[in-house]
Amino acid sequence: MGVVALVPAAGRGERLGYGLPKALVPVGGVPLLVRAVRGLFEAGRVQHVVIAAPPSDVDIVNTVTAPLAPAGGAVHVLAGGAERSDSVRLALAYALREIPGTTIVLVHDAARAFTPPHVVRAVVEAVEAGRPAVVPVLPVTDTVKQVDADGVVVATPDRAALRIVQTPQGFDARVLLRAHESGLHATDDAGLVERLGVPVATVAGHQDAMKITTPFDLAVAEALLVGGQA
Ligand SMILES: Nc1ccn([C@@H]2O[C@H](COP(=O)(O)OP(=O)(O)OP(=O)(O)O)[C@@H](O)[C@H]2O)c(=O)n1
Ligand SMILES: C[C@](O)(CO)[C@H](O)COP(=O)(O)O
Repeated sequence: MGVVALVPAAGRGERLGYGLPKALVPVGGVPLLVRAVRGLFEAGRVQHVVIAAPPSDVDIVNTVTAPLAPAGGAVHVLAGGAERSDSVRLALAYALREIPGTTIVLVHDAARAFTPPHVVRAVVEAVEAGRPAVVPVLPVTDTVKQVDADGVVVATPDRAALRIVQTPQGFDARVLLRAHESGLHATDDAGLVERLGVPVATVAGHQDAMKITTPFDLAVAEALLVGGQA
């Protein structure tokens, strides 16, 4: 079956504040986006990757990612949109139009650059087994509070029923298309699929798939790399 990975990478990285689009920020000398795309191909289940790049950086993204594709595969780069959901929508439309046989789609943040290949495989295998939508998750280890507009606690949800959600998220391509046809925004793609009433399954995520958002996250990634754990 044709597995295509969409990589939203068009964010500015405002919270990181590095002075470069986040996808191009190096960790151990290698841009986050290069690490993320390399991890997808290393899983051995993805032939094509479609990257939504910062509009001003399409050429440089092309240059640094094109050599990563395996024989018979390719990296495709296009300009991303204003919001993450827009970038995914543009990449999905490209894949369905230009890559014949696209039946399973992964959506993977460039910012989750250290996701282990076995997590990618677990997501693909669950979709292949018939799940229309699959997300990798971790248990919540902190106690979580719900607060009102004044910051006053109104509830303490049972954390046993909560999960932290990562990427890649995997979908039957037709389901993801229907979800994105709404034109709505959500913080993740599964959130749009849930609104269709389609069940979203979970598989085990991994701590290394952390999203690099802040300078602290970047420092953690550098430290893990030096320590040989990433
Ligand atoms: N218009 C956008 C915004 C985000 N993304 C991508 O979506 C992923 C998750 O977004 P996030 O980590 O929040 O990245 P940024 O939007 O760059 O972060 P910030 O909000 O700090 O600017 C990233 O790989 C980012 O590049 C995207 O493709 N298009
Ligand atoms: C898709 C995601 O990485 C799942 O955890 C996350 O929701 C992206 O959120 P962001 O606000 O765009 O960083």
